[in-house]
Amino acid sequence: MPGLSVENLELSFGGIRALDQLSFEVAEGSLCALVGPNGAGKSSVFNCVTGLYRPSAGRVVFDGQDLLRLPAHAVAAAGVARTFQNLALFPRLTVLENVLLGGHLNQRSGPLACALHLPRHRRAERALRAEAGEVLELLGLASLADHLAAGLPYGTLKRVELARALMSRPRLLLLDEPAAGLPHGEVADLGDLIARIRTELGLSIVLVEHHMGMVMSISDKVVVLNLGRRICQGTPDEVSRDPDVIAAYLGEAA
Ligand SMILES: Nc1ncnc2c1ncn2[C@@H]1O[C@H](COP(=O)(O)OP(=O)(O)OP(=O)(O)O)[C@@H](O)[C@H]1O
Repeated sequence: MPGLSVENLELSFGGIRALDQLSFEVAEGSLCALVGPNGAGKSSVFNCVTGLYRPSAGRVVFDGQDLLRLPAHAVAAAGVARTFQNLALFPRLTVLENVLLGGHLNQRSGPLACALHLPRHRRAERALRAEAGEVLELLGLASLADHLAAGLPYGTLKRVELARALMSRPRLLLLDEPAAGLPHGEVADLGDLIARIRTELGLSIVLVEHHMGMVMSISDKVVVLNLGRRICQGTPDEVSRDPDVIAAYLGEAA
């Protein structure tokens, strides 16, 4: 059974067909890359999966559940987390505080327990902080826990955002151009980190990324989109040998 099954998605904006009968599957515990030129529909897929966009047709099945039937907040509770193309961190909060925001403290102990600082809430807060400590450790950020996000190098902030996404204990992680804006020398390290997280946490990952070197080195499967349609899919090896893909989309990295 696939971890994620995107089935015949249709999405239009006025006359623009952002997604056109789009289908693909992501095996549980695997890393699938979505690639294609600007405007191909990659972010639209993420926005449909997370409930920000409502496609006019199709299904997005995760763990046997159609995510399109859930409100956006319930998608996160179903085990799906994402990062955004542009950093969405709070610069005046510390690394730890930013990461804690990805947890669900209030959900675990209830708003009343939170407001009254009941023991149940304090226990939940301790557990959450312990969890944040583990995530920071995993991402090599433990020594920066009390550092303000403001002023940290861009590559570090990308890892903080990843850490925050992991705090919701997702089983499916959607990464939207995690390497965008990174200095060239840091791209391979980020790729290694993503691959390690996938293995250590047993996550399914969908990666949208223009850095084809990273895509080809860490993906189990690559789905190539153009104009909202799937034009090719396969292992990195298969996709990189597809003449149309080489000519049109992979260019310099092939
Ligand atoms: N909110 C929106 N309103 C209008 N058109 C949109 C909206 N979101 C996406 N589109 C259009 O849908 C198409 C697919 O866009 P999308 O952002 O999904 O592509 P993409 O592959 O993620 O591109 P990029 O690599 O540039 O991020 C484009 O033609 C885009 O202009």
